[in-house]
Amino acid sequence: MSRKKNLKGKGSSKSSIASPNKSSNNGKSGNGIGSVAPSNGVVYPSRPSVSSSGEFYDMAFKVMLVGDSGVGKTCLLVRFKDRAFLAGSFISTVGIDFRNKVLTIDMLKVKLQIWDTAGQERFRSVTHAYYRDAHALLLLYDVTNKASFDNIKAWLTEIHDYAQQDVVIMLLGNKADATHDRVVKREEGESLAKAFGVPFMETSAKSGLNVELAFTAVAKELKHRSIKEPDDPKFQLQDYVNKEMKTAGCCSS
Ligand SMILES: Nc1nc2c(ncn2[C@@H]2O[C@H](COP(=O)(O)OP(=O)(O)OP(=O)(O)O)[C@@H](O)[C@H]2O)c(=O)[nH]1
Ligand SMILES: [Mg+2]
Repeated sequence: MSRKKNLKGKGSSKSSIASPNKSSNNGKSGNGIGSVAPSNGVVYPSRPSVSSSGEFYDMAFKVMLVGDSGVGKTCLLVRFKDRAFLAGSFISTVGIDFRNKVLTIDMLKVKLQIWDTAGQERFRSVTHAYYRDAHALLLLYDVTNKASFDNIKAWLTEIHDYAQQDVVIMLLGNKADATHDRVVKREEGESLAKAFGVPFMETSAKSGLNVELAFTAVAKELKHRSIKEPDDPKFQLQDYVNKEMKTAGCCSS
């Protein structure tokens, strides 16, 4: 079994603007999520690769976090990657940045390269360049900010214009912990998601609510799309999420 070292990319420092085609593998095209991501994301299940942290993985996918400035994209990623919450003053992301995390999904190592984009309008043209390589998009709004919810339709139009047609999209209502400041009901998020045919759940980067689940669900969907055994039933992302989901107020992680 040959083993390849092909992905040395590590999340660049905050406020970096990475090149969409070179940052993931130091410019070398290869089996991973290189210059143009393979449409199904599979590296080669029989030939694991090794990530920058030294972890082997069987397949790799690009996931992008998008949504208005301040909805909690960076905090969601930090919660998922480091199990920590960035409390204190809000430092808006400049450009785009990424972090890698390897998950075990049904006995396979699935590497997610997670791109944290800047929500501010002035960086929109930078992020557009990254959409086409994304296998999945986590689209966030803030349940305490009605404008961020109202802007979801515009974000979906943007995704439609720039992303691959078969990109996996999941809508996340973040800051579900902030019960006193909430202005968007959970049901409103659910019906918007239903109207657009995308899976939905509420999350909290602060408490950790459903954060792991959001990324795991997307990784499972991508893995199922990549490796279809003839007898495998179709993976239903929303059903999986509904089964696993914890609702705000009930649990902390
Ligand atoms: N209560 C609460 N606050 C949160 C949560 N997630 C993020 N925040 C706060 O919201 C603010 C914005 O969070 P960021 O993660 O930086 O927002 P962002 O979407 O990355 O913003 P841009 O980088 O400008 O696009 C910060 O002050 C966070 O502490 C959450 O789940 N609950
Ligand atoms: Mg940010």
